[in-house]
Amino acid sequence: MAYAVKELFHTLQGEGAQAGRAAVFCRFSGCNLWSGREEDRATAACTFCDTDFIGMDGAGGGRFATSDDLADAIARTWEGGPRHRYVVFTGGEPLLQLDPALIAAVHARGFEIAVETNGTLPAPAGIDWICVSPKAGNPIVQRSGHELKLVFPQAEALPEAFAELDFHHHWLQPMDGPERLANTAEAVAYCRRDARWRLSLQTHKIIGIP
Ligand SMILES: C[S@@+](CC[C@H](N)C(=O)[O-])C[C@H]1O[C@@H](n2cnc3c(N)ncnc32)[C@H](O)[C@@H]1O
Ligand SMILES: Nc1nc2[nH]cc(C(=O)O)c2c(=O)[nH]1
Ligand code: SF4
Ligand SMILES: [Mg+2]
Repeated sequence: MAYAVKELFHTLQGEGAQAGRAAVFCRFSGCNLWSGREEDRATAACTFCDTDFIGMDGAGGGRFATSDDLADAIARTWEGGPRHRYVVFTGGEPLLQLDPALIAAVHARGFEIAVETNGTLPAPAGIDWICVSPKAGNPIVQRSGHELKLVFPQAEALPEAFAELDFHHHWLQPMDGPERLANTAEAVAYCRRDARWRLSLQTHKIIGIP
């Protein structure tokens, strides 16, 4: 199968339990919850997205004809030396495209594999780190994993609904946008009164890296 990739870049994971870790980000094009066009945002199934995932025109982006082609490009993008290789598949919604062939090809090049998903599609076997970030009104199909990262607040997605799902870590990540400061204060207050939840900051935005 061919893969449509918006961009490939080497940075530090900014969010969640792996924050600070060097990683190649493979951002796939397209999402099942929003077209990515601003004129559709208000009526989309996910309305607060902070990401441009349309097309294949970003750095390192393009259409890759085979899993080996994309895995080779990911390996060329890695700048972190021979060990602890790490790739984060994101998007857009990566589970529209991440398949067993690509998982095998990237593993064969020595990478641990992480995924950032909205949880509406089942994850294929073999992913080493699954982060599910639920979106209000969209049923969660992928109900287990390593971390659950809830963008907060979402009126129709209260933390109580997710706190007991089968994840090792539960994060509240303040919604970025015009209300970011107020959302951060609210997330802090929530984590103070319910210790099942921890605060996830988007540290890459704070320090100005991709
Ligand atoms: C752009 S999404 C792509 C992966 C996948 N579609 C998803 O939603 O999880 C990557 C991460 O950014 C989070 N995110 C998106 N918009 C955000 C915002 N405005 N503020 C904080 N986090 C946001 C998502 O919830 C997700 O955890
Ligand atoms: N540094 C950095 N960390 C991230 N963690 C999740 C991201 C995403 O957009 O999926 C992201 C991102 O875009 N950049
Ligand atoms: S599901 Fe993820 S990629 Fe899709 S619109 Fe929402 S935050 Fe953006
Ligand atoms: Mg991002």
